[in-house]
Amino acid sequence: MALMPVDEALSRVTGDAKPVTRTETLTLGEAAGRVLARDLVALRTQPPFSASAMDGYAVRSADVTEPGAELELIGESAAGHGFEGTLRTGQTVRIFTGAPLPDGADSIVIQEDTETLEGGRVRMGVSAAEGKHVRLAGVDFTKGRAGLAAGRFLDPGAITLAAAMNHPRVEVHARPKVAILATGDELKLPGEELGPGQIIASNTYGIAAMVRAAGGEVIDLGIARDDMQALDAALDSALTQGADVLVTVGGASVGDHDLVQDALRNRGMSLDFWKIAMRPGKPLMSGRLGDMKVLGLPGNPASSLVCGYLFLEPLVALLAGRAVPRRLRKAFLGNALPENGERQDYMRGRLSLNAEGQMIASSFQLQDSSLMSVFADADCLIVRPPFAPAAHTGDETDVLVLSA
Ligand SMILES: Nc1nc2c(c(=O)[nH]1)N[C@H]1C(S)=C(S)[C@@H](COP(=O)(O)OP(=O)(O)OC[C@H]3O[C@@H](n4cnc5c(N)ncnc54)[C@H](O)[C@@H]3O)O[C@H]1N2
Ligand code: MOO
Repeated sequence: MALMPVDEALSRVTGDAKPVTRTETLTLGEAAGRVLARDLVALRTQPPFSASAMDGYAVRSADVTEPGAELELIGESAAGHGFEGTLRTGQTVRIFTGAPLPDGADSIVIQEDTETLEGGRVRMGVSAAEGKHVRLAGVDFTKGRAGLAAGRFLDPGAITLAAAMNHPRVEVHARPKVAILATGDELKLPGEELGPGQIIASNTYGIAAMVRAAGGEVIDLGIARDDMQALDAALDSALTQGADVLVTVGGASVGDHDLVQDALRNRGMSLDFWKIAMRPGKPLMSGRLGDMKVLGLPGNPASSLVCGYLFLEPLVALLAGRAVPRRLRKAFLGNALPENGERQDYMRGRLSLNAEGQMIASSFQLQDSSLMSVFADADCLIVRPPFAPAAHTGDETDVLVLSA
């Protein structure tokens, strides 16, 4: 039977993913990188008064219709200390950036275009147009209007606006909880003593980093041995901690010790798919256990990380209410590649720019899915569609950019 194409697998994993409905109220300092759960209405108007955009002199434009007008200086308006009176014909007020425009004034002449004269008079070296260098009250935002909409990602610009609208705290979507479980008798934690045949459970750390960067909260379930009891206890833990997603790593293939799927089925998981037309990552599994989405990643480090970028990152981003990171770009091959088989291939590679500023993607010689050093050196994945013919240096290709 033909394996499921990557695109179909992706739409099955992410198709019904919606931001988690749990919310929390955070200070602005804590809320950066989160997603607004409700519209945020301005609690004030900005600027609250018409203000000067420059350092100079506030004038009535009708007094300064051509260069050379001489006006009487009657006071000063600074930010935080406005001029109390009203500007009358023939008068001017010294004014600074951000200061309230005095009543009667309708224009600013910047100080570089003026000359102070004897006897408290100022000569305007230019004419003054109505509204010039004036920021009208409410030009930025007005009280009672939604300045930021629900669903907005709180980047530095949005945080700044939320603060300016006078919100010390905001209600945001809770981070989706992603439980991560490494499986395998051979695995130990980093820093532990290794016995014969043992290796370090490494890729779960990369997966956890990916989850956090995509907006998720990690529940670290550690390592489960290859036995049903250990796996069952880990599943219990994921369920009782209210995980939105369970990610298992390893034990996904067809070996006698690949028990993860059996353990999940025993608990009532409905399997959506298992095995897809992808290299690395063929034994990817997707299912659902109650409200918890289950993603079974292969154990090989490159396989789990590639599957993570393709399926887990978009899933977590959508559950967090964020936009899915756009990693797909066009590049030109820096080396020839052989024809491809039935699985869509994601080859580890490096990007560079040629003399014309075009992006060049060159694949590493070694592509085995166990190689963490190669993955760490890679900053892109070169996408080879199923049955792609042999490609030449300079051919255009799709790449997924891994580095920002
Ligand atoms: N007869 C077949 N054998 C295999 C097939 C197949 O179709 N038929 N598929 C191969 C492919 S493709 C992959 S990918 C692997 C995936 O296997 P599993 O998901 O069952 O992974 P494991 O056997 O548990 O581990 C594979 C490899 O990765 C190491 N590992 C496991 N967990 C971790 C971890 N957390 N950190 C670092 N390394 C880990 C493990 O020790 C193994 O070396 O199956 C092929 N076999
Ligand atoms: O798909 Mo496996 O992930 O080729 O190594």
